[in-house]
Amino acid sequence: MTENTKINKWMIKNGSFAVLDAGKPVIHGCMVIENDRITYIGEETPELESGIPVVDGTHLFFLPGLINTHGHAAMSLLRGYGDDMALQIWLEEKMWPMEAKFTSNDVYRGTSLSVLEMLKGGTTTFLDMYDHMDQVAQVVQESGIRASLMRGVIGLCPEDVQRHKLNEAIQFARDWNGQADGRITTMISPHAPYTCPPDFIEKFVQAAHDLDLPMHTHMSETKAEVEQNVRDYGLRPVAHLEKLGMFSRPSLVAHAVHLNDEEIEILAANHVSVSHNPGSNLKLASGVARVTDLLKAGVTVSLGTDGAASNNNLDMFEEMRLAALIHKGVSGDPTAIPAMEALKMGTIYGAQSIFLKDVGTLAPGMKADFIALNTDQAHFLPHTDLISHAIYSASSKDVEHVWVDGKQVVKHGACLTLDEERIRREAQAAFDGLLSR
Ligand SMILES: N[C@@H](CCSC[C@H]1O[C@@H](n2cnc3c(=O)[nH]cnc32)[C@H](O)[C@@H]1O)C(=O)O
Ligand SMILES: [Zn+2]
Repeated sequence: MTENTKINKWMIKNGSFAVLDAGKPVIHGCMVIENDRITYIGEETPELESGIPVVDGTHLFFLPGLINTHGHAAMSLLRGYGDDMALQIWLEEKMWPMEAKFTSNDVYRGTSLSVLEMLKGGTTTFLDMYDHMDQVAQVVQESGIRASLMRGVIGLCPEDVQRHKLNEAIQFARDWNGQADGRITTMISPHAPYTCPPDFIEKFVQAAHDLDLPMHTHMSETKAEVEQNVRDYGLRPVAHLEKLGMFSRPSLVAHAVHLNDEEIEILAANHVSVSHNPGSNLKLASGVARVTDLLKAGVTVSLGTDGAASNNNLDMFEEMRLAALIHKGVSGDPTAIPAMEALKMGTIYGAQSIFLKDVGTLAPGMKADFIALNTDQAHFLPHTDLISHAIYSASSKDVEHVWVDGKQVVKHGACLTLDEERIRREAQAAFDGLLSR
């Protein structure tokens, strides 16, 4: 075989592309892809060898794939099971009793359902904190999606069980980092300061150092949790985690709703990123995170859906729109989180949050993780500002095509890598099984 036949090279012509440059956020032109990478993007049509396949991008708006930086994919099995409740009651009375019954097969089925929804909705990378993580990794392998995976651990259990869970988390992180052609990366993840005693969190910090991996946790989601932290440990969660050494590792915290000025400074000084989950925070009435203040302080803020049981979908377009709207509403400032900033939160800031350097933008050298919206629809006209339309008018239903790592995984709205009918059927069967056990 010659070099040429080994390279899968193709081009998109006549498309609109979100390059997110401040001067010119959208260009009309061409993109060239070689295997898993973008090699050219620009207004000029490059001279290419003859016979290179060309895809017509007319009426398509190409965006970097969306990056969901916090969630529990298998929880889609509990969608609609426990709505309209406060976090602690929802967890203790609804989620944890059902999750205790989850088998590996349930996690496989729930995760498949979520990955199907995410891919079809334009999410090309997701973070998942759960257990039975080998099943989640399996779904990532099969579906072609990219993921940052971690065995989340709740430490409200006897010491031998704690040790067992920690070992599982370490083993998973070690075995799966870099798998699925590099689409899987891993992190170390105690569930939250209110579910893991301090000395237990320190063991995770040590493991993250040993494995040279980043860390992730839930933090300061509710006011009650912050008060409990002060009562039990004499510190608010940010200072508490800093003291336990967590921020000596590259870290991402989910929610970070209840922060004071000093805590924002500590997060910024330690380069801790925040996964903002507006849909979940609204639904559980946890509060509204200080996103504009965080961004102003230089903190990287990305977006997450959280699990489908507290959202109740995995639509990252909805999260971007919510982020753009809520912070205008609560600040009284209509210039807060403009469309472009919301899109960056859903893409490039997402990549930075989970420590991926080569996804999140459309540029030469980046991984070919991108999506195409069909703009030839009533709610996208006229074509005044496509970035604005992507944030204020679009939904996941507008996603026409999706590519991850250079491979097409969604074509004309249908998933090419997963058996949609089987996944829907097995998800319902899994829930019925959980109810009957
Ligand atoms: N079952 C595991 C822990 C799984 S980590 C994921 C956990 O996060 C929980 N979870 C989901 N959403 C939220 C949230 O918004 N805040 C806190 N916990 C959540 C979820 O119910 C699940 O138990 C163990 O044995 O240690
Ligand atoms: Zn969560």
